[in-house]
Amino acid sequence: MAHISQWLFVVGIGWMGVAVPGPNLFMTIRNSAVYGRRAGLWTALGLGTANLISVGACLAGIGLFLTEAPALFEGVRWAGAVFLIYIGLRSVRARKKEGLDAGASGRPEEEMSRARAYRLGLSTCLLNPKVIVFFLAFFTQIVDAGTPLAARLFYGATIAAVEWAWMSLVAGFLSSPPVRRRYFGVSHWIERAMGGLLIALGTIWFAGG
Ligand SMILES: NC(=[NH2+])NCCC[C@H](N)C(=O)O
Repeated sequence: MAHISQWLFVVGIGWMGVAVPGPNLFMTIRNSAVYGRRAGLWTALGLGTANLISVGACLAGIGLFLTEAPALFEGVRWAGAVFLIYIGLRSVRARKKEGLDAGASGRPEEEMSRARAYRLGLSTCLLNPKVIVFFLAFFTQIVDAGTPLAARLFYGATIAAVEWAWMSLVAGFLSSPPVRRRYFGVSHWIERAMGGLLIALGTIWFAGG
C-alpha cells in the first residue's frame, strides 16, 4: 500500500512538472493548433520519448555528469536557446492560411509529417537541460536513497507517461473539430504567439535563466 501511495505521489509530482508552461507545452500547442491532431499527438510522443531518455541518462549517472561539467551543461543550454529562437522566428512569420477548410475532419490543414512532429517534440525536450535537472532532483531528493533501481525506473517511466498523456490531451483538445472551428481563422496568430513565447524563452536561456 505504501508503494501505491508513493507512486501516486510520483504521478502528482510528475504532473506538476509537466503542467507548468514551458517550451514543451508551447511546441505542443503550436503543432496541434496549426498542423492538426496527428502532428500534436506525434509531438507528444516525441516529448514522452525524450523524458524516457533523460530518465535513463540520470539513472546511468550521465545527468550528474552534465550538471557537474559546466561547459557541457552550457553547451546544451545554448543549443536549446538557438533551437527555440529558430523555431520561434519561423513561427512569428506565419501567414494566414488561405484556401483551407476548417478542419472538420480533424485532418492537418498544413502538412507536417509524423517524423517531423516527433523530432520537434524530441529535440525540444532533449535540449532543455532543466528536464535533466528536474529528474536529478527527483531521484536524489524526492525518491529516497533506498529506493531500488527497478522502482526508480518505474517512477521515471511514470513521469514520462504523464508528460505524454497530458500533452496528448492538450493536442486532442485543441485539434478537436468544435474547438478548432472556433479559432481556425486566427490559427496563424496562435502560431505567432507560440513563436513569440519560444523566442522569449530562448532569450532567457541565453541570458542564463
Ligand atoms: N517531466 C518534466 N518535468 N518535463 C518538463 C516539462 C516542462 C514544461 N511543462 C514545459 O512545457 O516545457
